[in-house]
Amino acid sequence: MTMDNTSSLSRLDSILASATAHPDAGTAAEGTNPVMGIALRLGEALDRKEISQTDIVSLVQKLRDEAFLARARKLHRYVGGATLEATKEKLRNVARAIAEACPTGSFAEYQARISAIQFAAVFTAHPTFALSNPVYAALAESASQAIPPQEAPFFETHRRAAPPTLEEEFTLAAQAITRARDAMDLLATALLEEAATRWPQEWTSLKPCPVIATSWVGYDTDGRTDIGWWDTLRLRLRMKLFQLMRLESQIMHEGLLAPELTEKLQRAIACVKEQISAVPAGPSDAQAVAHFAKLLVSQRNTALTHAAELDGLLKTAIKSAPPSARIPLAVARAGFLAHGLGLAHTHVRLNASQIHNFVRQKLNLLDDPNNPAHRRALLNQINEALEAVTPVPVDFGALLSDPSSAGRLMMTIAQMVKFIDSDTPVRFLIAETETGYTLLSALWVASCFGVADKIEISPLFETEDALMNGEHIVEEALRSPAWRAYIRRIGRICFQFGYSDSGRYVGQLAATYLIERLRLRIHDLLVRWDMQDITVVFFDTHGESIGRGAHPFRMADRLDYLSPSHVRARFKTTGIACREETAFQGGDGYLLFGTPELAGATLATIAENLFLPLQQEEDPIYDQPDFSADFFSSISEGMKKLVEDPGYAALLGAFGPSLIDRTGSRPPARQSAESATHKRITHPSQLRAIPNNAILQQLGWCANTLQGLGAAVRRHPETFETFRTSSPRFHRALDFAQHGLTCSDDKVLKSVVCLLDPGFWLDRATEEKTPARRKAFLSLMQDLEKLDLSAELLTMFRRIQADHLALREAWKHAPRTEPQIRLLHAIRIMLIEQIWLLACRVPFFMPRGGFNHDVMMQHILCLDIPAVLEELEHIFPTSTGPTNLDFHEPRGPREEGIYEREHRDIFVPMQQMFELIREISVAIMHNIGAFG
Ligand SMILES: C=C(OP(=O)(O)O)C(=O)O
Repeated sequence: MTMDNTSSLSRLDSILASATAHPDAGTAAEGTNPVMGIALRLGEALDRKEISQTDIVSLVQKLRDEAFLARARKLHRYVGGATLEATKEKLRNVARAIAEACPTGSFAEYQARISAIQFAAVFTAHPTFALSNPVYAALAESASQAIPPQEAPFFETHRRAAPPTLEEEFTLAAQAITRARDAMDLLATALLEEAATRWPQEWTSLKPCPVIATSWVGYDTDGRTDIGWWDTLRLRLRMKLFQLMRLESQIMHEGLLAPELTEKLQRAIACVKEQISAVPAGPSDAQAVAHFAKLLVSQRNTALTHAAELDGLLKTAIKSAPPSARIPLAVARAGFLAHGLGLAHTHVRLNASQIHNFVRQKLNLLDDPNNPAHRRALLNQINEALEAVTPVPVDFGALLSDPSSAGRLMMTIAQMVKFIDSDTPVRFLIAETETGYTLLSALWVASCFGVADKIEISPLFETEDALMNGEHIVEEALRSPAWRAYIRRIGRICFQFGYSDSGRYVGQLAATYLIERLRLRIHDLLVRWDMQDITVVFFDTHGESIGRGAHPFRMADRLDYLSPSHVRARFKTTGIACREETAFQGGDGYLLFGTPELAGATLATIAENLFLPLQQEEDPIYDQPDFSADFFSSISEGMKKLVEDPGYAALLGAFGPSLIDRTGSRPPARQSAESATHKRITHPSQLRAIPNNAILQQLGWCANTLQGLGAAVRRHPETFETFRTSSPRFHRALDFAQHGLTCSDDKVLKSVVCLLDPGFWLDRATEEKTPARRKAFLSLMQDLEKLDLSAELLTMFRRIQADHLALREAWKHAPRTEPQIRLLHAIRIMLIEQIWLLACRVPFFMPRGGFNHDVMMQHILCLDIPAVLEELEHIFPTSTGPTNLDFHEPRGPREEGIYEREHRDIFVPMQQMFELIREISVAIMHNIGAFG
């Protein structure tokens, strides 16, 4: 009997209420686990039809929408409120403070302070595009209101219909970058207005550019093989087009008559449009490539390759403009010159192994660079090669014929430099750098293709080895005269730190410590090598969330966290200039630039961080380096042991990957021969950091933020408590754990482990009165035995639980999971149970291809539901073909509605429950504030 709507809702309420009132009550199968308790009671009520699937859907939507609203409020607070007036006021204060801090109040000092790039906002397409575009837009809109709304806009689902393509990611990035550029213009306006009142004669010569935008969308090819050089060039040309069009519209907006400037711009725009439409679709059509080459070469001058070519005309335009248009034009000029011929600067990336492969081939260097025993010989050889290298010409024919990723990427840069923008340096990031040999090899490749002085080679330190030994890597490179000469010529030395990868191997808190230590060691190295006149660029790639390195509570804290005042002070003492770069990653990161209000507020926070005097320079944590070293190495030890624990890979690889949608065009595993052959992961390194962390969040345990903390705290309970309250640096790091604990729940993790434990199903079978259900429980038990994860999972759980207990013992008021997060997990556990029970009702079928009952159950236990349903659709078809045709005989009975019952009672509900499982994932993401 189906109950009416009111009584089913009150039944639902009473289950939820009893779960809260008696959190520890339960049957033997439930144990004392309230999460499992709610899940089982909900499941029973659903079975008895006391509640309906529609009730569950409504409950999930309600919880999801509440989480959406909370996320909008958090975003609003994160940037410190979001009104344009407040932003402008903050920026005016920043400009005034800069002018007042110039010791003799001279124009030259002011100019010097605002003319160097000090910060870059780097827009990356990390796959965190978890929400549909309208939901992201609604979130940003809600967060931008002076008072965020009380009611969430209704969307049937918050999920995307499909993962974004590279093209869509590029569009979203370009929109976010445009808003970032508008916000940078607000900063430039404030700086120029301040200067105009103080130095009315001189201000027009200023080109303020303390903050710039950079992008790697379309240019990051680390671990992915789907981006061709033609894609990179097409997207880079589009960035050029946006930049030219931006300048054109800024000039038009001021109603300026500058015919020569406008004409030059319009001719360049027309050329670039033509070039974009001629970009080949791939390498196979050599004629198309040759045609594209012809356009690039013949239109090189008209399409412009130096932004500075327009500077003379821009200056004249500013001078002859009416007073009200002069500042807006000066702002447009500053933004244009700072960014060169692109809406944003360009970062490309590839993996260290790709550089090694290229050099091994070309120079016949056969030793393994990762083997320290071969290192010295290899370093000598590459240094000799660097002395002898002479550039070869690059044309599209060479690009077409090169089979190596490194060769193609370097030649693509050579073409960018020749035909798109000859002045703006291109950052060349090398993932997983673990030796100085990699840097010298990259320099050799760049020299070979004639672009050494146009690129900024940067190691990415992200592996444990690199974090521990980073300074040796840098020193190996600095010992090379060719490397030192290169650094001096370009005037910069660049580093990238990957917070997400570092954090998942050594723990997020320990990674922070190791990265800070490495920054200080790099400083000391530069002093030792007498390179204080070189600008250091530190680029932090970090996700938006707790487990990937962006501070969870405030933008201002995020900047202090990434660039600690202690390190800044050290650089200031020796006069080494330091530029910070920070990633805004994928859908989640673009939210901070999701509306003009949010972009303005984000930018104002960056400007305040750069220019307002540091509030607090003293921090007691630095007086006890032994404590820090020991505390963070305990965390790192704990996390490393967990990473090597087979139960951890089992946890990540069981049904975790099925809980999340694919959230970007980048594959969830680094593309390589090895990743192609493994079905279920056997080590976390087979996943990339974002899915790794997203799965942990969905399983209710942010291990990469929490593991090892208990052991560390147990070793230093008193010092921990002292620094927790007295050290801003330590406190900021603990904020990650604080947030991690509000969305981690050992009872949820235990429920997941239980679900995968055959013993749990045996217990349930023992208690069960109904024969059909008992049979289903027993059959699930047998299928789980075959999956064979349970013993390892239980060991891993004990490791996590023991560490967690130690943490709770020492940190009495450590936060606990929010009840609504726990409830979402409980509903999902119930849905998983229901799906598994439905699977037990699939009738016998003959194997089809390799798909038989056993295979089906293994897939279902891993929640690979879409693939299973696709197979079952073939095995149990619903229609049998064109039955209304005339077959020239008396009509026989038609098997209509064949397998309808299976579809109605098993497959359709299974599909709906699976969709709901993923909707819950979005609701959990809203609660956490990010994906991954
Ligand atoms: C650099 C990183 O990201 P990824 O390598 O996943 O792009 C990181 O943050 O670790």
